[in-house]
Order: sequence, then C-alpha cells, then structure tokens
Amino acid sequence: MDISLWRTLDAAANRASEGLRVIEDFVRYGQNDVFLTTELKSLRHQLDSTLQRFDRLQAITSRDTFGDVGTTVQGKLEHARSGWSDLLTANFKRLQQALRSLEEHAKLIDGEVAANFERARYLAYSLEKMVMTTVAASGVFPEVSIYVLTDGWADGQLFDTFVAQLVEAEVEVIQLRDKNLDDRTLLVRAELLRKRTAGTTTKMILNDRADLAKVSGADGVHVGQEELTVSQARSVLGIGKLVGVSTHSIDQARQAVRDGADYIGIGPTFPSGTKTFDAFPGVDLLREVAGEITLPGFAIGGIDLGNVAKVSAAGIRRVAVSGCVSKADDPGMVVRQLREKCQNM
Ligand SMILES: Cc1ncc(COP(=O)(O)OP(=O)(O)O)c(N)n1
Ligand SMILES: Cc1nc(C(=O)O)sc1CCOP(=O)(O)O
Ligand SMILES: [Mg+2]
Repeated sequence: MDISLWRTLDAAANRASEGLRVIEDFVRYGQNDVFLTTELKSLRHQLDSTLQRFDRLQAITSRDTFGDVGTTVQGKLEHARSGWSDLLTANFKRLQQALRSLEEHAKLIDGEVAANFERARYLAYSLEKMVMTTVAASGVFPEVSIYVLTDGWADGQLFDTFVAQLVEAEVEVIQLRDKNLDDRTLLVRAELLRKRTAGTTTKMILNDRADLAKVSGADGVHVGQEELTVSQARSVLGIGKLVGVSTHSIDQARQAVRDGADYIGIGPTFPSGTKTFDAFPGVDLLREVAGEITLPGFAIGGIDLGNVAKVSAAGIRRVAVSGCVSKADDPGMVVRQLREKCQNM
C-alpha cells in the first residue's frame, strides 16, 4: 500500500479519536452524564476495533508531522471557541469529517472496513443530536423547576384565575391537559393560557395535541409512549419548540434522550388522584434516571408537599404536579413551598 495512503489514514484516525475524546470529556467531566459518556465510549470502542484492522505500526511509520503542509495552514478561529455549543460543534464536525475521510480512503483497501467507518459516522450524527439537545435543554429548565398540569376548569374565568396565580408564583411550566373538552373549547383555554404566560418566564405546554400547540403558539407539547413520536411532534410544531415525553422505565428514558426529547416526565412516582395506574416505578426509577441522565427530568404522579422530600432525596429536583396545586386554597403558595423544599435538598 502506498505510503501516502497510510499517512492519510493515520492522520484521519488521529483526528477522529481526538475529536471524540474532547466530546467525551465534555459530557463526562463537564456534564456528569453517565448515559452520554457510555454512548460515546461505545463509539470509541467501535472505532478502535475498526482501526485495529490496519497495521498501526505501518501508519505511525508513515507519519510526517513536520512535513505536513496543513499544520501551518490554520484559520485564526482554530484557537478560539465562543462557548460550549461552538466547542461541541467543532469537535463533532472534526469527528464526522475524519470518519468520512477514513471511509473514502478505506474503500481503496477494504470495502468491509469502509462500511464500518460509515456506520460510525452515522452514529456520530445521532450522538451530536443527543448531546446538543441534552446540553441545550439543561439551560431551558432550571435545576429546581415546578411544572403544573391543569385541566380547563369548569369555565374560562376559573381557568384564567388559576393560571394567573401560577404565573404570579413564577411556576416554570404550565401544561394544559384536558381529556374531555371539545377541540374549540380547548383551543380557547389554550389561547387564555398563551395570553397569561406570554412575556413571562412560565412556559406553556399542551398535552397530547401538537396540532393545537401549534395553532395556539404554545412553547411545546407533551407526548406519551403511545402517541406521536418526538420527531413527529417536532415536525408538526416546527423547530425551536419543546417536546417532552413520558417515561416509565430507564429504557424509555434512555430512548427519549436518543430521540432528542427536550425533557422527560418520570413516573408514576406515587398513587395519584388525577390518573389511575396499575404499576408504580416509584422513587427507584427516579434514582436510576438521576444517576445516569442529565436531560431535564420531571418526577410526576401523586407528588405533594408531604412527599416531595423523597423525590429530591432520590436526586430529582424538578417536579410535575396537578392535584396538590389545583385543590389548594392558595395555589401560588403551594408552588413556592414545593420549590423551597426542592431547593433545600
Ligand atoms: C410532565 C408530564 N409527564 C407525564 C405525563 C403523562 O403523559 P401520558 O403518558 O401521555 O399520559 P396523559 O397525560 O396523556 O394521560 C404528562 N402529561 N406530563
Ligand atoms: C398525568 C399523569 N401522568 C403521570 C405519569 O406518571 O406519566 S402521573 C400523572 C398525574 C399527575 O397528577 P397528580 O400530581 O395529581 O398525581
Ligand atoms: Mg398523553
């Protein structure tokens, strides 16, 4: 094999490994994200075992770093990164370009090896989506966040009064979840919620209905395991909107990260007066998710002022509640107390 081909493969292999290592360090030490670190590590192992098909010594022997014309042709921007997004993007691009170069040059030697590099490149594309979405979403929902689900109440006036109290208490998210109202009435409630939350820090989410979320200008939609997928919901809503997913097991939580969800609901935690369940993954699931996933996760199901300490003790300080706030004489006060209890953990 031509020495220049060895030299090219050596340089591309080094670039791919280095880019991957920068990203891995970022999610491992910067984010403490066990799941993403594991996914990146498995790509690194796949890459290493493919590279072992080449004679490493031959590649190193052909190396000529000082004779590389590229080392002096460097853009000014190579030495500056404007933030985490720039840093990650630059290193994902480095990884993907190097994998493409490995793939194209390997085609001259071994088609099977080239196909392995192609698979690694596709994995790198989906890892980019997972990492970028997770890091961005962590900035959208504060580490302590209160998320309230509400139905449409008996009339628009009662609904509006309730929502106004929540916004006043600076609740992070309000989800409109009503399984009984007809579409037009639901849309009128959604419009009231939009008016109350516009220009505030409270995000507005619609349950189940990506179509009505789009029409009402909501900030996002929440979908369950048997409903629209994350990408289907996103294609209805358009970019820049939030898509949350319900998860009831660690595998579903991992899949939500792979699918590029902006947050997850994790539950049911405790028996709920709002919805009936046959099984409760409970605080064990909260602990499991908290131990490996940094995509924002909201514990849900029967949470109230009496048991929220168990939720924070499990490592989750974002909570989604319905009954304990909607039945309260002073909903704003309950929101503030929930927040205080989560903050004090
Ligand atoms: C924040 C949050 N988490 C979970 C759910 C439940 O969604 P789903 O499983 O689709 O059930 P329904 O709410 O549609 O009955 C949620 N709505 N919000
Ligand atoms: C709608 C819903 N989904 C859940 C899940 O675990 O997916 S628990 C739940 C009910 C949340 O209301 P409350 O705080 O009154 O129990
Ligand atoms: Mg649903």
